[in-house]
Amino acid sequence: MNTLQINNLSKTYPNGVKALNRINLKITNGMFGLLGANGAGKSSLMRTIASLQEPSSGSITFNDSDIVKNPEHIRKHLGYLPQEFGVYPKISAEKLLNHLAVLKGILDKKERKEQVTALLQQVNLYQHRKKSVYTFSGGMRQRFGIAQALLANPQVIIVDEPTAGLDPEESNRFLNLLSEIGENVIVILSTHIVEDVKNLCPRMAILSDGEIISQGNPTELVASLEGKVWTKIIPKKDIEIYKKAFDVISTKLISGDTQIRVLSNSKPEEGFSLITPNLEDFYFATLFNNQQKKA
Ligand SMILES: Nc1ncnc2c1ncn2[C@@H]1O[C@H](COP(=O)(O)OP(=O)(O)OP(=O)(O)O)[C@@H](O)[C@H]1O
Repeated sequence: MNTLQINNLSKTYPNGVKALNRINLKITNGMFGLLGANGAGKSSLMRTIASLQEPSSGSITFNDSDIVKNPEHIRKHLGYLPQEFGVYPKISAEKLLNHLAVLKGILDKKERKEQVTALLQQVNLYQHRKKSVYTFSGGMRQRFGIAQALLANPQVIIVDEPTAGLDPEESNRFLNLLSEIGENVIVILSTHIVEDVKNLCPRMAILSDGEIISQGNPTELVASLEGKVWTKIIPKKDIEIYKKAFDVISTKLISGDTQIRVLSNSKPEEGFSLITPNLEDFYFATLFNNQQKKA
């Protein structure tokens, strides 16, 4: 079993932005979903775990080895798909993956060839291996990205907002691929898309303003809202009135009218109906409660 242990981790950038504030997390094998809005600090946390930047304080250990003191240890076992992969050189996907394999330390030519071929097949790009990644669609690029992250059998795989910008079909294909990677490694999926976490991750955390505001098993977290989420269709113009009167956690436009979702232990007023909460409700309710606490 692999274990990433994050203790009291904080990161303040030189410009004074406090991107991470006393993060505590224990992550073991399997898929871990890190959910948060833009700017919540997800990439900062991913980059710090990947040892691409040092924390300001706190510690991260990977299988009891301190990654700040000994970054080589995690780097050897890490596969990382960053949010921005940068510019792709105009060489074939196969050549590029082969080159990246050399950088990952797979020096034996035969072994490298075998891994490159197997990975291109696994991510369903083998038939496109002679094409330049430059010409790939967004989904194909992300699948190439996961292939390079899987080089040299990593024990920790970090994927930072991998489905942003993908159409639903490509996104689905990518997530299925991720879930196949196996239960024997740590996979950290950072995303602002609740759906991505719902079906894939047995453990998750919500990050907001650099702080973990909730963590646990998605099904159990959602169950904690059972009997507390109410919905009503209201005229769009009344939104502010309802927001003042009730704990409105989300609003959705439905053919010109607005569906609001409200957090309440009992029926808020006539016209509200109780609904079975989903992970999106839990996410919004957690952000809402956190804001209330801070206000
Ligand atoms: N290198 C940096 N220097 C200064 N500030 C930074 C740096 N990187 C990120 N930040 C700031 O830190 C905060 C967290 O950013 P981060 O990119 O970690 O969030 P995120 O959750 O990944 O958001 P996004 O989904 O938009 O990438 C933001 O306020 C951001 O502007």
